[in-house]
This record gives sequence, C-alpha cells and structure tokens, in this order.
Amino acid sequence: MAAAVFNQSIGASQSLGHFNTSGLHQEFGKGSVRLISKAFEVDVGLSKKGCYNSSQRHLSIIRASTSQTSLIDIVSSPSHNKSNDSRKKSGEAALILIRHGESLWNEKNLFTGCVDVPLTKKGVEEAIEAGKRISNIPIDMIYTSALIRAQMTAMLAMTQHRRKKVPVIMHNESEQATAWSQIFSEDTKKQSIPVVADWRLNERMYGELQGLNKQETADRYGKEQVHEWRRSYDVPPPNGESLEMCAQRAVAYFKDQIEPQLLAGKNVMIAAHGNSLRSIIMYLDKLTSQEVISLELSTGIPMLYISKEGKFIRRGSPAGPAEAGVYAYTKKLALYRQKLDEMVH
Ligand SMILES: O=C(O)[C@H](O)COP(=O)(O)O
Repeated sequence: MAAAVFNQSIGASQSLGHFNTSGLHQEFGKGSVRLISKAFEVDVGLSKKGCYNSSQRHLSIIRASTSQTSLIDIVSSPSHNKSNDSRKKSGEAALILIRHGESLWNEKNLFTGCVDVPLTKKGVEEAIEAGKRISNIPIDMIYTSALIRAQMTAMLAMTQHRRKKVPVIMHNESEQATAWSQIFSEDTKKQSIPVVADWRLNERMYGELQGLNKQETADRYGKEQVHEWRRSYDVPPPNGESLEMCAQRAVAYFKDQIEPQLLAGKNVMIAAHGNSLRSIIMYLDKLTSQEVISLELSTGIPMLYISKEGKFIRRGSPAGPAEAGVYAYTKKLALYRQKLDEMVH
C-alpha cells in the first residue's frame, strides 16, 4: 500500500513537466525547470489557565512552570518521541510553506505590508482548501508571522489535518504569559502542535505605500517604478523594506530557529507572506537576485520541500484536489499516510 502510494507519487513527479499551468511561471537552471504558479510548482529532474489574585500564588505558578517541560520541549526532545528513531535513520523532514489566503486588502488591491488585516471569506476557503491538500503530511511544529492573516491560515488549514492534533499558540511574550499557558497533561501535550508566531516572518514592510491602491500607485508613479518597488531585490519602497532587508530578518530567523528543527527531524509548516516566503525560497532554492524577481507566490497554495542532510528538495504543490497525484511523496511520507489510513479504518 505504502509502496503503491510512493510509486504513484514518483510517477506523478516525473510527469509534472507536462501539466498545463494557468498561472505565472519561470524557467531557469541547468536541467531543472521551476514552475511557480496558481496551479503547482515543482522541480523537474531534481529531484495556560485561570486568574490568580494573589501575587504570591502567581509567583509560585511561574516557578512551577519553569520545571515543567514546555510543549516545544516535548516536540523537540528526542526522548519524547518514539518515531524519532526512524526520523534519525532517514534524516529527512517535511517543510510546508504556505502564503496566507486572500486578505481584505488583497481583495481591495491595497499595499498591505505589516498592516494587520484579516482574511476574506475567499481567503478562509483557500486556507481550508490548503489544509485538505496537506492533510496527509506530518506536521510537528508550526511557525507563523505575527500577523492575523497568516495565523488564520495556519489554524484553518489545521482543521483539515487527518492526524487531528491541536495547534496551540506559544505565548512567550512574558514570563507570566508562558506560565499561564502551561499544559499539565503529557498526553494532551503529545496531541498538540506548538505554533510559534514571530514578527520576523511578517510581510515586508511596505513603507509609505501601505494602504495605497496598487493600480492607482502605478498610474501615479509609473508601472516600472512600482514593479521595481514590488519585485526588485534591493530597491526599497519609500521608507520601507526591500526584499533584501526583509530577507535579513526572515532568512536569519529561518536559519536560527527553523532549520535546527528540520535538522532534528521535525516536520514544519510555515504560514507567512508573499515576500517573507519569497526571501526564504530564494535561500532554499539558491536563487539569484535576478531570478527572484520573477518568483510569484499565489495565496493559499502549500509548497512542499524535503529537508535532507542539510539540503532542501522541492517536492511540488498540488494542481487539484487529488493531492496524492501531485506531491512527490517520499517513502517516509507515504508510510505516514498509510498509518493515517490505518487509523481511520
Ligand atoms: O503586502 C502586500 O501588499 C501583498 O500582500 C504583497 O504585495 P506584493 O504583491 O506587492 O508583493
């Protein structure tokens, strides 16, 4: 069964180059075609609780909590996870990248950047659809930006996951917040997925363009100027961040916080934004500052990478509802899926 899924997936990956794509795409690299589109993208040929009035009580809660293992410790510690042995053997981990679903300002065609606006109804639906597409892929840790549109996307997507673990937002903004969000059941912790929200995954800060209409801005300053602000690597919009500046925090965060999790065999989902993800993909795929110009990400389309021995291998994203035919599963992912099937039947 697992082998069948595996073979089917490999077959799909080999034929991906023949799919019709409806969105934007780019081609470059020797022997490799990268397609980033609404439809799919793949490399071809590469393969806490209660209110305490007494401050005394409050302090003791904090002290008690410091001796508790946190949810992140549970996920990160090898001794807490039986399947960790097989992870070590295969030395691989899944990495899912997902740009948030459509936001209310995407719908209005406004520059959004770090302005914190929620999803539209369509964005909610996109997030749920994205969740269906990744419902068979293991997820041990979730990282999102500090912005609600990315957090909504991650949470809505997780409502669809077959493993039925519960995403739990980590609150480390203060000692008190950490203490008050402790879970006191090891079993419950094991059925939870830590969600770490960090501003360094935020959308690029769009400076004085935030809140302006994209079309009106192009009419006023010229299409080329606006394209340069939106897509060039090193030209920042007025008083905003260039992609390069955005990369300095987003990629640094990825390297410091996320990559060690992947290297430890943890399967990670990142829900973030067009430009913070473009900068991370630039790092993962070793794109040049020229190549990244034509890299476009659609809202709500999950991309799958495999992290193996310090390398990142793109394994596609789905063209349609039949996700098994479009993600190039590894044997390990196929086995995970088989286990999920067995849990249901
Ligand atoms: O912040 C925004 O306005 C968008 O979500 C991303 O903008 P872009 O398409 O100009 O990169």
